[in-house]
Amino acid sequence: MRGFSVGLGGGIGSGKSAAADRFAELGAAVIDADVISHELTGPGGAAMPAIEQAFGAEAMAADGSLDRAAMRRLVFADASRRAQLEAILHPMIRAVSDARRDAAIIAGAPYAVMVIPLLIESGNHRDRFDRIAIVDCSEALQVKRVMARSGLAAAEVAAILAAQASRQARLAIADDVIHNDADLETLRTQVGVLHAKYCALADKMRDKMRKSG
Ligand SMILES: CC(C)(COP(=O)(O)OP(=O)(O)OC[C@H]1O[C@@H](n2cnc3c(N)ncnc32)[C@H](O)[C@@H]1O)[C@@H](O)C(=O)NCCC(=O)NCCS
Ligand SMILES: Nc1ncnc2c1ncn2[C@@H]1O[C@H](COP(=O)(O)OP(=O)(O)OP(=O)(O)O)[C@@H](O)[C@H]1O
Repeated sequence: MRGFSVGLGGGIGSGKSAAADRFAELGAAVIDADVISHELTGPGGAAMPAIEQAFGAEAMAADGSLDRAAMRRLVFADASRRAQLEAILHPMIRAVSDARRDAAIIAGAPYAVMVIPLLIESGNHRDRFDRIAIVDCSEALQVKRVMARSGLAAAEVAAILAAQASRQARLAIADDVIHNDADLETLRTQVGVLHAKYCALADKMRDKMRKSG
């Protein structure tokens, strides 16, 4: 079971969650890799035994969840430690995302939007998605939004940006671009236009599947 799937990418703070919220309001099934990542690393999360084994007690908060601030400092300063964390988490995130997408389509969702912060970095995106949408804004705005949202220092946000694909690389793989340099209403309007387009494409795909038996 697969169903029409949209990969929704964009750099940190670009507005993926804001766009995803609007897709969800309009009726799309939204599956967010960051949300799944947080579930896997919460208290008793399925990834925690492997993370504790690889990173030791310093990676653990008192309640058994991931010490996110400590891990952030570690992995955005050291690419090999980041690769080690990603090697544990990414296959698990991928398995849970795909299972949720399938469940949503079986339950009757018109199509699925998979929010993937590291869409390019994780590779084989063309095989996984029927359509790739990228939320785009200037890096200056990304930094400003993340600092306002999370209280991170500019240098911390810069370290995360440096670990991500460039704006140009993301735009180069986009079928659709959601421009998020203006206000939230402008973002929501663009999502509305895309929703209509994706519903039509998903209908076409279902027709084709029915005809081919
Ligand atoms: C390092 C961690 C603990 C920091 O936690 P924190 O609560 O500060 O951030 P959170 O998980 O909410 O992620 C916020 C944003 O940071 C960026 N980011 C996170 N991990 C990475 C990464 N490995 N490489 C580049 N950017 C990343 C993304 O834009 C993401 O949307 C956490 O990001 C993590 O576990 N990362 C590894 C898993 C991963 O790759 N997640 C992102 C894709 S699902
Ligand atoms: N057009 C906009 N105008 C004003 N604020 C915005 C706009 N778009 C997003 N924001 C705000 O900027 C912050 C980052 O947006 P959002 O969380 O949607 O980004 P994201 O791409 O999901 O980030 P991350 O990669 O960190 O998960 C949020 O606080 C959000 O409310």
